[in-house]
Amino acid sequence: LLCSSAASSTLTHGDADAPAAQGDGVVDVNPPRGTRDFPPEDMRLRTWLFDQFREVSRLMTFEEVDFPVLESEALFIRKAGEEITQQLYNFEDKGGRRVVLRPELTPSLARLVIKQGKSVSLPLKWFTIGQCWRYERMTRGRRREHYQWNMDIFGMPKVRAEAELLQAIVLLFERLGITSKDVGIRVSSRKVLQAVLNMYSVPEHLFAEVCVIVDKLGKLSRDEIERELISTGLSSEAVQGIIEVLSLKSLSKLEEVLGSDDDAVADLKKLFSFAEQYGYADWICFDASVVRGLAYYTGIVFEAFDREGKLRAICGGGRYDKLLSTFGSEDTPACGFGFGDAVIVELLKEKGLLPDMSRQIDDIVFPLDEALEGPASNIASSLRKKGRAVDLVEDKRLKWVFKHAERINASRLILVGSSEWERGMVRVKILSTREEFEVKAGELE
Ligand SMILES: Nc1ccc(Br)nc1
Repeated sequence: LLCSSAASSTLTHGDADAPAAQGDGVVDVNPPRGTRDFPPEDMRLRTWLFDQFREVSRLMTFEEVDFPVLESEALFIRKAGEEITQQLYNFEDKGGRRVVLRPELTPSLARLVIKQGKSVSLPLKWFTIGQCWRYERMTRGRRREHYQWNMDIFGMPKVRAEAELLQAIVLLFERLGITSKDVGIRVSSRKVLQAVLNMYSVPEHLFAEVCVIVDKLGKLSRDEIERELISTGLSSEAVQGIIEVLSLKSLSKLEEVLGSDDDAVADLKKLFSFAEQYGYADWICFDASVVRGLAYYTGIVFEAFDREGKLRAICGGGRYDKLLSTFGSEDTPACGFGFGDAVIVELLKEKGLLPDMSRQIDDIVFPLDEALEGPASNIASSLRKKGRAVDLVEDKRLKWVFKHAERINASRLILVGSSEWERGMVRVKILSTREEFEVKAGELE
């Protein structure tokens, strides 16, 4: 096939199709601000991490789904003042449609569940790994994209769903070599805040907005939080009541305040009892201040944190039983989490747990002279068909080939030389033991 498009021409200064060159005529080779390239070594690390995400999803029998990075803006219009909706990477497309680069994955998951309608049997357990975007003024120099692993369960109303999701998170951490001494998972329920707001007869429509403000506890000063809460119309008694209850760190204290028959207390006691049975009780702790920053959570919420307190939340999630009705559909109980690709890598670096990401291949096939390029092709091809990863090298000096073999951690070097080839043989060098021997070309495997 001939390369026909102008895009196949090399980018040179003055080329009509070349993007506007900068000053000295060279296109900016950096990716757009706030975004990352993944050259091979970085891509091997990312692939390794995503493989761990996928393996845990398999163990939990979640099915993989995917959807476009581009979504209708309507899916993310929420009025609770979340940072995520104030930083939408939104624009109007050439058809005049309001679209976004999705900032999170849960609304897309919900959209797909609604679209699948009665054709899916509940409960359903889906996972996805996808790039998410935000448009933040670069003043803070933060990234504008990251990849998130999301696990969501639809149609499981009881805290079994939360217990399953927490096991998935702990399985992932353990696979990476992280222990409960390195990381904890704070668990609470938005029903705690709901109970407090009810005590002060705070109208239902303020719930999401109050949650978003309270989520900033620990990031903003207490005065700032109080000011923002008062600005929603809450009385100062309600504000003090909220801050008092949300500072509770013990479930028994919470039970004293809310009573044993309170929904939040019952849910949390059940979840902590499950945790003992699953074997991850030492990973989780009750912390009433956890509310998470997304407006749509309605029940249990949780977030993983590094116990040294150096990093931002590693992952987080919770129950969102009323999201589907905000899209005009019938509500289905739902629960899920998002696990980003950035903080976890920072944690692995901190703990010296980054895996060895160097290349590894099986064979290098090298014809010792040009006349043997054909046989070398045949040998490489048959080895590849037998499942060997083969690098076919030519036009190089032997000294370079040995260096290359070391650089890419080849297991074997297969030299195709004329004297051996005349006898139907090739020379094999096992690079780990330096062992060297001849093999019949047809018997190589
Ligand atoms: N929601 C969101 C999207 C992209 C990044 Br980076 N962080 C958060």
